[in-house]
Amino acid sequence: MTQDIILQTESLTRDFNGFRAVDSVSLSVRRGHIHAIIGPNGAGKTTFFNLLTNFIRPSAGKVMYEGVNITARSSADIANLGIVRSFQISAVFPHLTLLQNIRIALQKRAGKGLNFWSSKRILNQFDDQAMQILALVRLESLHDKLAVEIAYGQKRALELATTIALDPKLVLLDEPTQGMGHEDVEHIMELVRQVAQNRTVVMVEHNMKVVAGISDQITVLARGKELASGTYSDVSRNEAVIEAYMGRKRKRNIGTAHDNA
Ligand SMILES: Nc1ncnc2c1ncn2[C@@H]1O[C@H](COP(=O)(O)OP(=O)(O)OP(=O)(O)O)[C@@H](O)[C@H]1O
Repeated sequence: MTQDIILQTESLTRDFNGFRAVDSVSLSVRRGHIHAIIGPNGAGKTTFFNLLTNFIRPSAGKVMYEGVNITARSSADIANLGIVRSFQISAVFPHLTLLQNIRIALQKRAGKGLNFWSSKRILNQFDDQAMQILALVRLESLHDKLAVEIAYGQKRALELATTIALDPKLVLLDEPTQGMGHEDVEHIMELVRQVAQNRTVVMVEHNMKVVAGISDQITVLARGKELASGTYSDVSRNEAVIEAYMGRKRKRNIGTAHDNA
């Protein structure tokens, strides 16, 4: 493995009762890249993502992170190695304030664990830094609101802020713009770019505008297999990719600015 590759899968495979949902996928993610996993419905994207963090076990194949085989590691172990998965396993506590949420993530990163009973003095040490992170995601003015009280798009921004506070090396994002209106999509794109500064992001995303706008590298899955990898301009012109998306051969892009693939 070269130094440049932070995450690699080797012939990663997952069967469900004889049905091969992920079929021998060998993928390399370069350090510092935003790497998108796309593909038509049922292509195996979510299953592949779940295999990366051992959320589900592979039937065959390996996941290598920083040259270390993490295939059978526990989720806690994987998190300790610097991989954070946003959204699906949410790090947000709904009945704590935004500030408290970020403070807990900072506390966790500082190695103090999730101790709700820490003294006020200790917790306050993290306040300035937490406010800076909230400002970064434009939630500063809502710092004393409970997470449960804020709007959906704001919650997603809070989740990304929590991820920034944990300062992982590799961030896995599961459909960061899912269910969002146009304005929130723009904001989340900007935030994903921010999250990706000095770190690597792997994301599953359906919105082609987002994929085209922020990905350095794209892997297209179809029927569990890797169909193509490359830049947006590479994969959007790939005949096999067009066929997988359109269901037949047509000279057309895989998506336009407003399409959800
Ligand atoms: N737990 C499971 N048991 C049986 N089959 C499953 C299971 N999970 C996924 N599958 C099947 O594996 C295939 C891939 O599913 P997966 O959810 O990974 O695709 P996807 O690309 O994420 O799809 P979508 O874009 O619709 O979310 C599908 O045919 C699905 O029905």
